[in-house]
Amino acid sequence: MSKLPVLEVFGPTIQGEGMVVGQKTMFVRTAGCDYSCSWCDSAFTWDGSAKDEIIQMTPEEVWERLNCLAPGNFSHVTVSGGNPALLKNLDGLLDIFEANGVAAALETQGSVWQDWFLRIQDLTLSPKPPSSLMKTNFEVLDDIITRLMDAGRLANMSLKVVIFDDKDFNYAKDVHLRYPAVPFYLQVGNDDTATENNENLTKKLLDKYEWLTDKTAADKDLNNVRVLPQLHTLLWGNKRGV
Ligand SMILES: C[S@@+](CC[C@H](N)C(=O)[O-])C[C@H]1O[C@@H](n2cnc3c(N)ncnc32)[C@H](O)[C@@H]1O
Ligand SMILES: Nc1nc2[nH]cc(C(=O)O)c2c(=O)[nH]1
Ligand code: SF4
Ligand SMILES: [Mg+2]
Repeated sequence: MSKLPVLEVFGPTIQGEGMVVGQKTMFVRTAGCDYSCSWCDSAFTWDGSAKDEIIQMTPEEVWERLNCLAPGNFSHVTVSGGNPALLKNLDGLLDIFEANGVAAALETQGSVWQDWFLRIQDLTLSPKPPSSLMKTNFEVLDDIITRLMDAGRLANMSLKVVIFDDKDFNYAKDVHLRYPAVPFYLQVGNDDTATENNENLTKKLLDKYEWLTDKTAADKDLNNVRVLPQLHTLLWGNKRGV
């Protein structure tokens, strides 16, 4: 039985980002990432700082943990990371969700394809802009998006780009123009992922949300997009497990 490297199971909370923002959901956060974004708000999943917290769990154990945390109190689970797309086999967990009427969402950067993507109800692809210092492999991203679209999954997918500066904004625009049919989200970047001063952080993030909204509103290439903050960060700051 294939085990999953799990770092966090938490919820119920709300999905704070993207295509199903506000959706009540549980989270399963896996360890390991093929990227190392300069501003990653979940760097503990890949930088070694939480390596002692990684638990190898069977799908049944993950299901048990979810039900222990929230018995009868969820119908939606978001799998994030790290990059959960590094896991070759998520089918065991998806089988259990399906058998129990639970919808699955996924957060990934779009650097790796897995066949089980076709079983995800809310699939977010979040390619990384220049400020991350990562480089998008557009051949891979083209392939992922083509496979999903060929399988009729447009209603189950979205692109979400995090924006810190003008260069990121232009990158986001390029991505949207490359895949105009895919629902597109611009997300405010949090450049202070360590602070515990929530009042200060909220003010900064709302100022940036206004900046990003104004820029998007003024841009004729971005008529059919959505601009969002990270709602969970506005509510709870940089706290883990919410
Ligand atoms: C932690 S990542 C995990 C999933 C996957 N590795 C990815 O990046 O899509 C989840 C989401 O958080 C976003 N994110 C990470 N750090 C952020 C930050 N400092 N500000 C805003 N969004 C951030 C990522 O872009 C991604 O959309
Ligand atoms: N509430 C909440 N919403 C989220 N959306 C994406 C998250 C993530 O870290 O992948 C996340 C998270 O960690 N918490
Ligand atoms: S791809 Fe996601 S988890 Fe990996 S470093 Fe970037 S933001 Fe963090
Ligand atoms: Mg997060």
